[in-house]
Amino acid sequence: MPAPTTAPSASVPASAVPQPGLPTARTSSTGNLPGRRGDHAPAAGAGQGSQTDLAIRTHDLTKQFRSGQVAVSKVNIEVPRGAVYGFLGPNGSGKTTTIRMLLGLVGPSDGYAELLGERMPTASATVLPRVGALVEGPAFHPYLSGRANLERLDAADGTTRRSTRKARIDAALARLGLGAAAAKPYRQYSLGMKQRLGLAAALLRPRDLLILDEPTNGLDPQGTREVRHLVRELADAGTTVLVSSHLLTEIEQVCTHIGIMSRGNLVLQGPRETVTEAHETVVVVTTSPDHRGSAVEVLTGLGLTAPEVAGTTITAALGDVPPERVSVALVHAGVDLLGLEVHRPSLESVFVRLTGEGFDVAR
Ligand SMILES: Nc1ncnc2c1ncn2[C@@H]1O[C@H](COP(=O)(O)OP(=O)(O)OP(=O)(O)O)[C@@H](O)[C@H]1O
Repeated sequence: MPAPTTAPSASVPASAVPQPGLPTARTSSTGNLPGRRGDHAPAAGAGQGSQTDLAIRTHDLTKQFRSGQVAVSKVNIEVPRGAVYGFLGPNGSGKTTTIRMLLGLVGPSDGYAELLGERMPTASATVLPRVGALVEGPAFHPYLSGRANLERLDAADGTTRRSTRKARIDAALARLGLGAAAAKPYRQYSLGMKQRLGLAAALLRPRDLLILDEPTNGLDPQGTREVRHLVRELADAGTTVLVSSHLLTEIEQVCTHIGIMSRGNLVLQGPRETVTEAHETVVVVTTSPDHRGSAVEVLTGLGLTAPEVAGTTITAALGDVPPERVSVALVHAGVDLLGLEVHRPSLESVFVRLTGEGFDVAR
């Protein structure tokens, strides 16, 4: 079950990822939630610490379990401050294990991580209160209501004011649509309700960084939309968010940055708009069977490499050649041009190409 927790972190450089580096990060902003700043003492350590532009940075982070399985292999994550980082990958690709290492819930076999510019676990005491997290693991008392669970957690947080506790908890419950279910015992919660309570707990106090592992797990489409909305709202208020999912379509729209895991490796990372740029745009030419040979000759003559013929279609990487030049050359050579399409790489197609797996887009 999802459990609220606060997290630790670790530090250092860049990515072994074969992709363009991350852009200069926005220096932002502490993560106080709108309308809630006055309810709390300032987040411990806010505005202090390292000047790094990265809210999360790992260096060769590796986890090998006792079974011998390497679940995470030399992963170098870079999450700029202010980003919404979609941490994507199929089931079993190592997302949760990475997140658990980020939060100090499990120790790395090798490498390390920094959260908010601080090496962990050394800086846990100052960093953890600034980090909200939703990860798997036991957390809530099954026989207590959702509200009582939040009260316990809030009371355990030494930095919050008792006098504003009720208002804080009411706001968190309302924000996650749990007002009506607040009095119900946790053990009677559906998976989606448990997920919402985990999010409410993570948002009980202002955060500079939120780490959410599969926050839409168990939610219906409306709940999923609400989580997206919430992530966007938090990011607008300056909170850096790392959100994991095996469902690309669920979070793609809210992400400013993307990291894709495959079999324990971070195979792609970068800003959302440019992350697919390094992958080739292809042209798909449809012609009559008699003209396939001459069409291939024209494409090769233009410098398009290794055109692939399948039936009456020919697919080739465009490279720097403008598509108009392709169509003009084909027509000029007398090729029957029945169709010409340019396929720019979608994130999903890049994912499939890199991992050999498809996203599970159905619930
Ligand atoms: N405690 C453990 N002991 C041994 N192997 C583990 C342990 N925890 C995870 N693994 C293995 O490590 C690999 C990565 O698992 P992980 O949970 O990190 O993947 P994930 O990307 O989060 O998947 P999902 O989307 O299904 O949660 C899997 O093969 C998993 O079986």
